[in-house]
Amino acid sequence: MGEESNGAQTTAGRDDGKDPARISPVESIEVTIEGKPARLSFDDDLFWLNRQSSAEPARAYLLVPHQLVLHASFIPDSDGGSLLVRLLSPPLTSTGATPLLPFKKSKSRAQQILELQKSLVEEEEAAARDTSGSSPNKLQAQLEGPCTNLRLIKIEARIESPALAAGTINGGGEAVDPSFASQWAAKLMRLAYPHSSPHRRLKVLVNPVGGPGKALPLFTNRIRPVLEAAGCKLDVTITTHINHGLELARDLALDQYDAVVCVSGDGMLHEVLNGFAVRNDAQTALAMPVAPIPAGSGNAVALNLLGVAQGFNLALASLNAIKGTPLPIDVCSVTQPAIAKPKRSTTAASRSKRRSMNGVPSSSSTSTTASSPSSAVATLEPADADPQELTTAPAKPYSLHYSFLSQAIGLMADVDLGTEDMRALGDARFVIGYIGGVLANKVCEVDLDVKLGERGTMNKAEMRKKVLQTNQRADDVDGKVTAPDVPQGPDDGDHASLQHGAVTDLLPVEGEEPPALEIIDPSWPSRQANDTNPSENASQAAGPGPGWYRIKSTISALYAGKIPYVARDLLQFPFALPGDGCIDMALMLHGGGRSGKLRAINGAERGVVVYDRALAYFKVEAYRVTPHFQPGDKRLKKGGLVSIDGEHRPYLPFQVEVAPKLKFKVLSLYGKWVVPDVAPPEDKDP
Ligand SMILES: Nc1ncnc2c1ncn2[C@@H]1O[C@H](COP(=O)(O)OP(=O)(O)OP(=O)(O)O)[C@@H](O)[C@H]1O
Repeated sequence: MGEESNGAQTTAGRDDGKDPARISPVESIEVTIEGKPARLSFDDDLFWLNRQSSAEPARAYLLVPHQLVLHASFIPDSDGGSLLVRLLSPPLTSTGATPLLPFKKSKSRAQQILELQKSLVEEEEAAARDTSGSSPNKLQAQLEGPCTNLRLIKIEARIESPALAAGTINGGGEAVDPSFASQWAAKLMRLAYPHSSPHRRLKVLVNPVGGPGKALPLFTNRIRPVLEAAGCKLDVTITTHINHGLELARDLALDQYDAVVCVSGDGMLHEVLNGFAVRNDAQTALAMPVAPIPAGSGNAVALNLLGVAQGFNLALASLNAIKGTPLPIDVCSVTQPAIAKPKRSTTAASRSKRRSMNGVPSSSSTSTTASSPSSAVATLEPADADPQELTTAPAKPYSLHYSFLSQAIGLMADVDLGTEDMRALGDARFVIGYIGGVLANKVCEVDLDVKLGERGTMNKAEMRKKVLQTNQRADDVDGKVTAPDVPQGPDDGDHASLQHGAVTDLLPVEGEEPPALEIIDPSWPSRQANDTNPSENASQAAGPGPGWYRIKSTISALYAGKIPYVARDLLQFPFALPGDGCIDMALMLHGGGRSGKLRAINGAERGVVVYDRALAYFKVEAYRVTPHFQPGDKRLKKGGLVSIDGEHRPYLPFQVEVAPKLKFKVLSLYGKWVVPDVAPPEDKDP
């Protein structure tokens, strides 16, 4: 690699190691840091810092992909000027455990970077042993910010006038351009923000009681510094009560912000979605992207956006808020029969109360409830100041809420909502709750009607193929979000319209109930299907029609959702896609027995459970659940638990469909859910 001795240079630079014919031009600039010579350089993919005047990336002290550069600027003064670069960097470790990030462009060079960083550490350690020299960690200590893991690095370099005068940005021999340092910084900024504009105006919501209750110190010490280092303008609200997020989203001045950042768990995101969706300008409001920064208990959205290995990485989640692009996720409309407005609980002491619908736990009996979807229901009282009421459908016999994560009834709802009194045990409460549920081995007594429609399928090979294709498309455009599979419907002001009717409508079927449907995956070998469903017949294996069907299998749990990881160790919906217009459904079949349920723990984090015969996994456009028991029935855990996006809802029938006119936009660095491919086990490969 060629090199010049003057302050700035453009050289034919680094061989990328993959394509020998491709040489990236290196743009590098000579500086001093703490009075010592150094050089800052970038090429098409990477930015790096040398502590001598060499621009060799192999000798770089620090080297990161452009995506980790937050800010670059040059401030001239009478003696030259200051060049500021702020970035995030993985820590330099000698263990080889540097958490390299799955940015596409850096992937091909991942090993190279790792080796470079290792060699730098070795060099540093050798220098440390050399007692004659100055302290090797001095520069590092100066540069490090308050973030651990991915650390915030602030480079404050000086450019002295002679170097300025000597510099050329476009290669040797051209006219001296005194503003080359500004141009160098501007060019680095363009590379650092390929798909978005810098300096976002962010509305930040911090939930001080989410998860372990550490959101506020985490925000102050580890998140805010990163957002501010990137030059973002912050407007921060610490939420003070349940539904505060919903109120803020409902009243947000949309033109004053570029994104809403939730330093919280998934519950706050659910509130923001419902706050946007309740507005008259819901479609416009939902164009405002939302970025989760994980500070709750589950943080499933962050896990799916950043990948399970980096899902709780605060600096990376902050980076997503700074430069992610909006990924549209299907929104699900959930209707339930309206209930008489109960008295609100005035104590906020119990978490389950805090998170229940309208302040009343779902187990509370209401004066009247619908015993069947089509029966008359209680009068819905007019909405008062309670903003949660506003997400209902006033004057209609049903309430309407929006969901973008999951819905559950039976064992999985019991595990999620029924173990809140064990919160002190952390994640372990789910395992304890699950084992208890396995031992009890109860049937989830419901009628389940599904509509696969045009987009739904029972074919897992087809689902997997589509996920691979969709994710490949996202990788091909380097994470820039492309249009969803099912585009958003027109904004005709009626965004709350239901395509498949409400839970209180009769299903459009002949006779008393829809025709029966066996869940048969046509991509399974026939022996698997026959083992699971002895009543299988060939014609049904061809797939159901587009209408409503009733699932006759006895189930222990229904879990439906739009996101692959529902928790760090549970990849429940590996084939969920953000915008495919479908809801993924996983039915735990009672016939699988206790052993089937125990098998589900094995490999739950790898998603292979979807191939187990004790589970039925398929995609639908809409579904309806009608519990057989009344809310409060003693046979039900805590009187009956229904979970919508992890929140308590009344134990009443519910119907879910993909809302045709609404998409919830979450910021994403990768333009896809970051999920591993889940191939069938060998013996089940069709
Ligand atoms: N100051 C507050 N006091 C009481 N409740 C609050 C306050 N601020 C927000 N909330 C409520 O806390 C609920 C849960 O918050 P959040 O999602 O952040 O954490 P979590 O439930 O622990 O995490 P996850 O949903 O990922 O499991 C939200 O639904 C919100 O209504």
